Amino acid sequence: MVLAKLWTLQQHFEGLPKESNFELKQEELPDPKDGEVLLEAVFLSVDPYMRPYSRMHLKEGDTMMGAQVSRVVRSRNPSYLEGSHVIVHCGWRTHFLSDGSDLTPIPSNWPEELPLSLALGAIGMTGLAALYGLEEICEIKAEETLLVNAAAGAVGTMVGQIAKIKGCRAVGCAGSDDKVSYLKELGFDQAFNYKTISSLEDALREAAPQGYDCYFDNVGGDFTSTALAQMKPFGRIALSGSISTYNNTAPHRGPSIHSHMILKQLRMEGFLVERWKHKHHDSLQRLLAWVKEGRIKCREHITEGFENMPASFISMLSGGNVGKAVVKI
Ligand SMILES: NC(=O)C1=CN([C@@H]2O[C@H](COP(=O)(O)OP(=O)(O)OC[C@H]3O[C@@H](n4cnc5c(N)ncnc54)[C@H](OP(=O)(O)O)[C@@H]3O)[C@@H](O)[C@H]2O)C=CC1
Ligand SMILES: CCCCC/C=C\CC(=O)/C=C/C=C/C=C/[C@@H](O)CCCC(=O)O
Repeated sequence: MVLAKLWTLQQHFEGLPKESNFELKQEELPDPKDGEVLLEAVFLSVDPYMRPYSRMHLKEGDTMMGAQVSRVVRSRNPSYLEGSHVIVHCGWRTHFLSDGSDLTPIPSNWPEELPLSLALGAIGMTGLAALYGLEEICEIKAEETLLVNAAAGAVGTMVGQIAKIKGCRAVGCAGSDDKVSYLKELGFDQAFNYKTISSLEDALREAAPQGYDCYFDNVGGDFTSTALAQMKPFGRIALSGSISTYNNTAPHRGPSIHSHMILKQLRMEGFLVERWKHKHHDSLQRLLAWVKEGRIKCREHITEGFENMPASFISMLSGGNVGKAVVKI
């Protein structure tokens, strides 16, 4: 028997989530039966999608959703050895009993020196989102100019670095001067702090006077209305997320798109990373190779302690992270 801790959604979010929206509970788990494994959380992911998805998929009292890297602590399933690590989408909990059908092993060639937390970020869901948005939606080509917002975050840092690997010009914006310095360290050609500029239109034009071929949109809202005006004819826009709207308490108008979409003959398409599940294995190997070769740098924003899951989530939504936000147990 093991005592699992779990965070539940005590009350649906209104605006920016608060600590009082969550409740910490405990649950007794029995010993694993034949075919089952007992998992213990090592790293848990906090992601923006949890904000809109909780409203769509959870009832008050349900365990918060999310993925984690877990260690197999007891196994009665020959496919999973004790001491091995897996990815599991079992929510914000310290322990979980699985029959093995919902587990993804960490790639067998994972280098010992790489932290397993990267399997939630650069070599995991957020790295894949960056790769698919650029390749499948933007169909980005060498020498093109790319714009990405929320650029210093988990997806954005990967978008900019993959664009550079592909021989493109990368422009990124983020919400602090430290984040802008970091983007330059990563090799972004231009970066600016969207919170301190006087005109977004001018900043976008100065960063790329000829305009943008590709726009990887993590932010949505008014930013996107302004960015569309800076697209080149036949530009491509990958709608990854709209984090500027997730905490809205009233319906948001816009972005206003028709004139730019039509007159510049732009292509805009939303995507969810799971669309290319059949490519995940090969794509993760490509991301792993780039990280091993030092062509992609991975910064993580690690918060220690399961009790700090809500604080880490709220901080990430408020811009407190550089790179992937992860909680370490
Ligand atoms: N379509 C898909 O399959 C996937 C989509 N996503 C989307 O990608 C985006 C980035 O996710 P992820 O990289 O995990 O998160 P990040 O690591 O980028 O963290 C979120 C960041 O968003 C920025 N942000 C918060 N509020 C605003 C705002 N009002 N305006 C502009 N920026 C804001 C903050 O950075 P700053 O300091 O710069 O403001 C914050 O650090 C999200 O929209 C998410 O929903 C993610 C994964 C998969
Ligand atoms: C208000 C409009 C909503 C806009 C889009 C919202 C979110 C986009 C986004 O960030 C999507 C991310 C998808 C991630 C998928 C992850 C899966 O691997 C598992 C998710 C389920 C789980 O956590 O258990």
